[in-house]
Amino acid sequence: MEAPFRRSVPEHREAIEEMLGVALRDLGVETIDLDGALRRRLAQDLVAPRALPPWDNSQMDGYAVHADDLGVIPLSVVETIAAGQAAHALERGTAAPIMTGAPMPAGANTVIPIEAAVPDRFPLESELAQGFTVVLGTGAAEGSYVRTRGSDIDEGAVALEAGTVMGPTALGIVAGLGIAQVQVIAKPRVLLLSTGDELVAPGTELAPGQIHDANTTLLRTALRAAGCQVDTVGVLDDSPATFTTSMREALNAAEHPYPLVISSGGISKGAFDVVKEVLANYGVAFGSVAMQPGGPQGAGMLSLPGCDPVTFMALPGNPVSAFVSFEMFIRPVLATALGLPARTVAIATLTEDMESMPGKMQVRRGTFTDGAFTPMGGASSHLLAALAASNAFILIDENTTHLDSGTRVNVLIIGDGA
Ligand SMILES: Nc1nc2c(c(=O)[nH]1)N[C@H]1C(S)=C(S)[C@@H](COP(=O)(O)OP(=O)(O)OC[C@H]3O[C@@H](n4cnc5c(N)ncnc54)[C@H](O)[C@@H]3O)O[C@H]1N2
Ligand code: MOO
Repeated sequence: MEAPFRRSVPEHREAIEEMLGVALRDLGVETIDLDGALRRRLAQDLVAPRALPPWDNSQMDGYAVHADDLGVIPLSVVETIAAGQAAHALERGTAAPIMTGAPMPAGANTVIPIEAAVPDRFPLESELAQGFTVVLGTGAAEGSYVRTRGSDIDEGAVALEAGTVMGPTALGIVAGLGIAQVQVIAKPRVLLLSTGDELVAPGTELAPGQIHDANTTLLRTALRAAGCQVDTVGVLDDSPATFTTSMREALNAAEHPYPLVISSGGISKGAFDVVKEVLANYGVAFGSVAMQPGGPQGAGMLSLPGCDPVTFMALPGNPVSAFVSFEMFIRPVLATALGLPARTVAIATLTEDMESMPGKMQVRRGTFTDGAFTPMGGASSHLLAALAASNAFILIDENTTHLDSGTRVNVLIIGDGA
């Protein structure tokens, strides 16, 4: 069993970055439909299998014509080319009504919009049958209103580079290229568990002394929003023997070892702190980080007898402590590994005085609006409602015990936690 660690926030961050960096290094690749590919990271360069547009086509509803035929002499109007049709070659001295997106006929190199034609309307079927002419003037340059093959992207060009995290616009080009499935970095599969005999699932009536398990939902959704696939086992028993058996079953139920297991609760100095009591014997180090909330922490490579070794993060049980720990130590590493945008920092003016304890970085929650930061709730780590009403953190360093209202501070924008 390792001696308890005592770390500053940067020291713990570095230790976790290193540990999770290794755990998230080789996530593998999966092939998925575009429908499920939003925010996924491309595993390899996406090469255009065809040019886009695949053929020259019209940018306007108008007449397809050869530029040398433009002028004052009436041109015979031939069969209309609609979008979705293959075009017949155009003879010199004629013009073909063409619709936006329809393929340019061979022999034509210019489109004159209908508004510039004389007459400025398309012929009726009957007029076309009798012979219809149009004057297209001389104003247009050769190639006007023609979208040439490959003018968007050439066949064989890299449309999206490996590592791109795909949003709607990236997925739009993939679909436009006719590709239905993409190879993406697999989501890390995280096992999440809560501990505490006082906990019951939401939707269950409370017996005396019980509370509802908030952390499973809070951390599961935060992990999902950060690009993980999450398996949960709910609340594990506080007795060491049952906890150990349940842990073993949960670890061995997975087809492949989890790259990461996260627990909340059971790691401080109580008489029933089962996570620490059991897992300290099998490779997980416990200690304290000079941070509030989120002081108690555990982390390490868990080698439970009978199970494959797994990277384990033991977070404190108070819901705000668990979430702050996730934001400070886990999400930044996931963001790097999975290409998520990192949390942004904004400069804000404090709307009220704040006090902070010496020797610890305090992470207080609050709202950032119109350049101002207003603390929500106090420092206590059970204040879930104030967390839910907040959209930002202020990080007060360990040497600062007081901040005046009006001070310019940096705040970390967390949004709604997603
Ligand atoms: N004597 C000391 N006591 C405590 C210390 C300390 O240094 N000395 N540290 C305190 C701090 S700070 C924290 S944070 C907590 C961390 O405790 P644990 O990680 O062992 O968590 P628990 O004791 O299991 O639970 C703490 C608190 O949170 C509630 N909880 C736990 N899990 C959930 C959940 N899934 N959903 C909702 N609420 C949860 C639990 O009921 C407790 O109220 O220790 C302090 N004590
Ligand atoms: O450090 Mo604990 O995480 O305050 O509540």
